Amino acid sequence: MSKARTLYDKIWDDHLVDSQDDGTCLIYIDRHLVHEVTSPQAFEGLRLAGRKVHAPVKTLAVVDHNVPTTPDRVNGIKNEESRIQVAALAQNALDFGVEYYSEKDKRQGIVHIVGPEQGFTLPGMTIVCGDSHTSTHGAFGALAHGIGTSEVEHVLATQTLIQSKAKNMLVRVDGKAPEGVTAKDIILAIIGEIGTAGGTGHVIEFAGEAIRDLSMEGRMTVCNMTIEGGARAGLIAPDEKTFEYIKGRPRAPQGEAWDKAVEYWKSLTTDEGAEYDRVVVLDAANLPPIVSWGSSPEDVIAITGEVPNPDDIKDENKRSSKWRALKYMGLTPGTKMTDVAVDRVFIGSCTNGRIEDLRAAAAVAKGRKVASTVNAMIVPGSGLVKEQAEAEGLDKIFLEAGFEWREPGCSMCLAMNDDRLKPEERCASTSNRNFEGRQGYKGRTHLVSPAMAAAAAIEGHFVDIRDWK
Ligand SMILES: CC(C)[C@H](C(=O)O)[C@@H](O)C(=O)O
Ligand code: SF4
Repeated sequence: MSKARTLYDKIWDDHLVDSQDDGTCLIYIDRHLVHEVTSPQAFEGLRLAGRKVHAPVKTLAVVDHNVPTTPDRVNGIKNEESRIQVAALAQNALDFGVEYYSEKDKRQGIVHIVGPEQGFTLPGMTIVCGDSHTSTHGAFGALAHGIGTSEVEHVLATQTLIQSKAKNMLVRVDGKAPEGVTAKDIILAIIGEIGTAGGTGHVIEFAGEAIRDLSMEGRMTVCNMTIEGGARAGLIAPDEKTFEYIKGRPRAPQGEAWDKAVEYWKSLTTDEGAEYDRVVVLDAANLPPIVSWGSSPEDVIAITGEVPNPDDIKDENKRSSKWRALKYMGLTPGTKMTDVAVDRVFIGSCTNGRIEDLRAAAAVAKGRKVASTVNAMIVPGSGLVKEQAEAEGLDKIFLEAGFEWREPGCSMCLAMNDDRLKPEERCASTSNRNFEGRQGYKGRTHLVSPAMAAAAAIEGHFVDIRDWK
């Protein structure tokens, strides 16, 4: 009998083109997503070498990081740097015959929201993008990870990638998550547990009842932040929910091809008895809603908790780095998280900019008003998410409550466009990174779920969503 294999082993084996004695391997890449930030030099490299894109139909380009999120963007992008970068992608896509969604196309949005939405992301595939949050696509049981610009050029030219095999790690979240505890809280808790280097050298497979219970949107939230736990990629075995999500999407297989695909996808599970190099188990029933307090995604605490005291940390380097984080964040040990006031609220990003996230935020915002001290914005992850939300009347709920309702893009997830924090502004954000300067120079980011962010907007400070009436 052949050796029991993990889901990762299976996808790896199915894509292995060549392997050398030193562990260097060549793998086939099924799908390549491209955005404006990490692709210009890659296309330029092809141009200089007189090469073509090897498989244009397996490549999809979309603008997201630099685009403004105000409606006037259709009249041209004012910021020069952004305008140049967006124009370069449009030109490269045209020159190399790659499908491209511009800011005027309603299919445009954050690359990791667009791929699944179009059925471009499918189970069992290898998917890459010059972007660390490519791990999002692992929610479909696809081996998906970020690559650097020189690798983008390599994949464009050859549809292959040089890789070494990672180790297998299992993160199992048993039991049922309590009311008010979302996919975002689950992944923040996992990162809090394993640390930002916890997954280094591994591909993490997420399993257990609490993961199975998640919608595809929730699973994407979990896999999206796998990279913040240091892992190369995150994976969730596909199931009926996955097939249901994919069925009928523009790029999904149809007819007989669909049946064949589903049959194959059903084989994408870890075999009984397969071994993982590392196993971490969490109990969902014990998880609270979570909020980050520092400048690393591992700096997390229960909403019922207090700002921790770094003096309690034994390791000297870690202690001083956490003191620095607190200073940056303008927080004092012992402060209750529910006493921390916010100036801004950002609901969006490839972590939490999908329809389900907006529904969760709208459920909290309905019939209420954003606090007078808070400036809050909702940025749908794609034009299609925006359209769906508007069809459901969510935009009206948000606008009536005093939230801004924007056009799709990365927006205030990172300070690469006009949406950014001012120095020392404090933000409840549904994004994935709270690094220094991430949302703007000296800006202070607290990572939370969409419902927690919406509730903070209304109360003007963090609140425990479980107490929300
Ligand atoms: C700009 C891009 C390369 C970057 C990434 O790789 O993730 C960005 O998307 C981010 O979230 O920091
Ligand atoms: S939304 Fe944020 S995390 Fe996602 S791709 Fe854009 S910048 Fe990166």
